[in-house]
Amino acid sequence: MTADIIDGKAFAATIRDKVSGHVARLREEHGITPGLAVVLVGEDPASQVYVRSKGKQTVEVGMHSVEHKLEVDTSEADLLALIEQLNSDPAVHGILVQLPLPDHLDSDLVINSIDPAKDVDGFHISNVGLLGTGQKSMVPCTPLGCLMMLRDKLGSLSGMDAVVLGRSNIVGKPMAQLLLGESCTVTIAHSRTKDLPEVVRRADIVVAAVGRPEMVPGDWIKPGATVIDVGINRIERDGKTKLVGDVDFASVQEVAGAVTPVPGGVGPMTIACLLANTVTACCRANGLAEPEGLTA
Ligand SMILES: Nc1nc(=O)c2c([nH]1)NC[C@@H]1CN(c3ccc(C(=O)N[C@@H](CCC(=O)O)C(=O)O)cc3)C=[N+]21
Repeated sequence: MTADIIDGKAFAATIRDKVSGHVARLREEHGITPGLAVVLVGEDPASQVYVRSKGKQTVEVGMHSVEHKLEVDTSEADLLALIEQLNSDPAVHGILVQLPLPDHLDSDLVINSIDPAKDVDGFHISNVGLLGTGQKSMVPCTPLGCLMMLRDKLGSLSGMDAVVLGRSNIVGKPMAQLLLGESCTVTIAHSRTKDLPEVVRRADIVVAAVGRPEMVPGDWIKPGATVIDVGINRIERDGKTKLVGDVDFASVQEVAGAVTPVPGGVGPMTIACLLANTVTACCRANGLAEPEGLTA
């Protein structure tokens, strides 16, 4: 069996088209332009690349884009003051503080100072609690993108066995909550899990988010399972840098029913969902109906 490849890049383009449509409608019918503010502290080269592509795509779908680039030694007070200013800016509907932050800044404190209604990353404790209790919230972009791809591929996920590899606050935990919300039987596995291969072999759905290059081989995968690879690992191979996921694509592809590639899988969906969340936040802020096809 050769797995279907789930084309996240193409899927992300369809999400952006929907976002563009909603943005145009908001402007024409209500005179509103959704706005996204991205805050970057320091000059991490990888972060700069992501922030640039977020800004570019924000403008491409017709939204208002604000970028704040702060010095690496910015004080916590200055960062909190900027967030306060963005919280009260009516032209800004979404705020994203690029992570990780430099060590001298308390990222929990910073994230929790964002207005939960503008927290398009879905990392504020209020949004975490709302998601965990099945209430309307802002849903973290990467898990939301994974869920959209799973639903598109499988239809109903009800009753399926799902294994989430990784227990981070940004991917593993919210992903598990979303899958539970779809009535999957969910296992969260991690570095201390016993008999990891056996646990993964039970899964109809595997979401790999551990950050270890090519850790999951094909013989851990149940034949026909759907595999979502969240990993983005830069490695050296044959003297070149290469981007690989957390699954060994070559061997997994021989066993799985469907698998996402890296690059071109979860990554582009993450950015598309950030734009989607910004439109959602804008609609909610203005008491308008939820945008169709863009929420969990
Ligand atoms: N507050 C916050 N929210 C984030 O969502 C966030 C963050 N901080 N910090 C950094 C990570 C990383 N991240 C990526 C998004 C898209 C790609 C992406 O589109 N990747 C391309 C490849 C890009 C390349 O070639 O390097 C792909 O997978 O096809 C990757 C990584 C969002 N992050």
